[in-house]
Amino acid sequence: MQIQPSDLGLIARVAELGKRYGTGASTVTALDDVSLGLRRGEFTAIMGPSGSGKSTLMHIMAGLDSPTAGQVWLGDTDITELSDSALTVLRRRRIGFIFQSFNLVPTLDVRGNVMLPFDLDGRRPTRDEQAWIDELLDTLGLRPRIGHRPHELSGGQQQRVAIARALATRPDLVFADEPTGNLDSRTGREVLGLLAAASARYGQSIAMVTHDPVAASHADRILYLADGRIVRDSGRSSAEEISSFMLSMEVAA
Ligand SMILES: Nc1ncnc2c1ncn2[C@@H]1O[C@H](COP(=O)(O)OP(=O)(O)OP(=O)(O)O)[C@@H](O)[C@H]1O
Repeated sequence: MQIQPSDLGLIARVAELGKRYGTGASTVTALDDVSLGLRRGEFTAIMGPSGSGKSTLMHIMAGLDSPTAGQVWLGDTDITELSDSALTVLRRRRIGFIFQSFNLVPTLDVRGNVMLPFDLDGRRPTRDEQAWIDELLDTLGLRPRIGHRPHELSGGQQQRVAIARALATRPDLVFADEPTGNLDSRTGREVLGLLAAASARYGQSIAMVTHDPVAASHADRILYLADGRIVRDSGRSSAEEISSFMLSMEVAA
């Protein structure tokens, strides 16, 4: 796929991306000539066997790691050309993160954790942003827990706080890394429903790395990686269809 920087409707894109670790005989090719665009407002799942390059791709697209070849854009910004400090500001303002381990600050209560992106940016939410945060806290059922710290919350509640924090600044793109990995299946389904709703109702662009076919079945689009390459790009699929494709990849490997 040939992607031009002027492509409209793409929230992020990479072109001819490569990532190698190490040198000489011990070189590992984690990504090999990957070109893709993430569409605005879409919920995209990134799947593939262990070691296929999913985390590497997500970290590079989020500006947390640098490629050894190719280019990465967030909107119209080529992030491979940014300084570390410019990248930090861009990440803070335009990208949200949801991790398997929640990554909440243990000493802050729910409100403090959700407001963290604003505090780190040295500003207070505008009236419009505050209304959005209030809506998030209500929708996610966090209002009764607003003064509680993470250790006083269940895993599902902690993940909802992480989702509220990731969405609070209305980032261009939210990256979710196995966001249901530490949750029981019912709570996991709730969290996936919330992510799908954030994309369908509010036009939030989301990229989620997962091993779980059930998790990926909530996404609008599924990208499959194998050996550092995109091997399939499909629309919404059932968990059974996703499982059988994953199985065929393992058999082929
Ligand atoms: N810092 C590193 N140094 C050397 N090799 C690395 C490093 N990080 C990742 N790799 C290698 O790059 C390849 C891709 O790793 P990556 O973590 O992106 O895969 P993944 O699909 O996310 O795997 P998993 O599903 O197990 O998390 C693997 O072969 C891995 O061993």
